[in-house]
Amino acid sequence: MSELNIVIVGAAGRMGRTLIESVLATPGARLHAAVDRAASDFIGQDAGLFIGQQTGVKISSDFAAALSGADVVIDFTRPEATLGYLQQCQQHGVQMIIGTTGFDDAGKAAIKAAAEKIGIVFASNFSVGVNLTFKLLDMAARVLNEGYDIEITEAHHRFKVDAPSGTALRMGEVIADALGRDLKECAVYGREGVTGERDPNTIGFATVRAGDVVGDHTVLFATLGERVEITHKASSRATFANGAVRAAKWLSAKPSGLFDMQDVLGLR
Ligand SMILES: NC(=O)C1=CN([C@@H]2O[C@H](COP(=O)(O)OP(=O)(O)OC[C@H]3O[C@@H](n4cnc5c(N)ncnc54)[C@H](OP(=O)(O)O)[C@@H]3O)[C@@H](O)[C@H]2O)C=CC1
Ligand SMILES: O=C(O)C1=N[C@H](C(=O)O)C[C@H](O)C1
Repeated sequence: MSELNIVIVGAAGRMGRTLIESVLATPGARLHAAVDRAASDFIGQDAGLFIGQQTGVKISSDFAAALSGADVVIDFTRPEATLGYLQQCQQHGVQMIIGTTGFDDAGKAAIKAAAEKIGIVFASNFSVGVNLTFKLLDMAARVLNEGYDIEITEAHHRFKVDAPSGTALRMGEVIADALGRDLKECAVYGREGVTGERDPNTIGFATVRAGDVVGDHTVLFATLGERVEITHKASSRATFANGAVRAAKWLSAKPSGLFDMQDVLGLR
């Protein structure tokens, strides 16, 4: 069977480096190209630089060239970058794995539209544990559906640029869906000053940014007399990267369509 030709964009980023390592370690996967923006200090360097390996693939800013002969692009960058790459992938019929977070509604709509032509797995979190946690949250929300205050707390490294995390927002959506609520109407993002008593219908979010925290999420369901906490802690970015490469292999069998990690893991 032929190998899956994978392009990593944002190749010199935290996730880009980890994805390159994961592709190199995955049987059936081949690092076809590594792309970053033209201004990157790493253009022209071997893509294995960060892990002390020679891959023979140089980091380039020529995305169009990278698409030639490619099967799938794995993108963990920024929304504006992803939407540019998306357009070109659509034109060239190359599939995408999108891990970037922080999209607005228009960005999400563009991804959905592109998936009519190409296969896309778009997920706020590619770890198996977080995707199991989504299922646990659905179950918890359905059982603790009255009288429980729901608060979502997330912590990430000091370099993260979007808040709350995509994962925290997805957790909020899963819970809101289970309760028949609309997250846009019931989310409260941080509190300050004289806020008054808690509105029982809200879902609260709190964000911590500190040091090198890879990614912690806790959902608290609290009532008078007890509380339930569901927590996931990532200790290595490899958990996201390995999930994304797994998704790329899974997607190769699909002609087009929009999927997430629940589909890849058979958790629907
Ligand atoms: N879904 C999931 O499982 C996970 C998602 N993420 C998400 O992935 C994204 C990347 O995270 P992380 O690797 O930590 O971020 P980094 O900042 O370390 O890496 C981002 C990469 O994208 C490049 N980039 C940024 N802006 C542009 C642009 N406009 N055009 C082209 N390239 C650009 C950066 O280049 P430069 O350095 O030159 O700016 C860098 O190489 C975030 O949205 C994060 O939330 C992260 C982990 C897991
Ligand atoms: O930026 C990160 O690092 C992460 N981002 C994702 C998110 O916003 O949910 C996933 C993970 O928690 C790491």
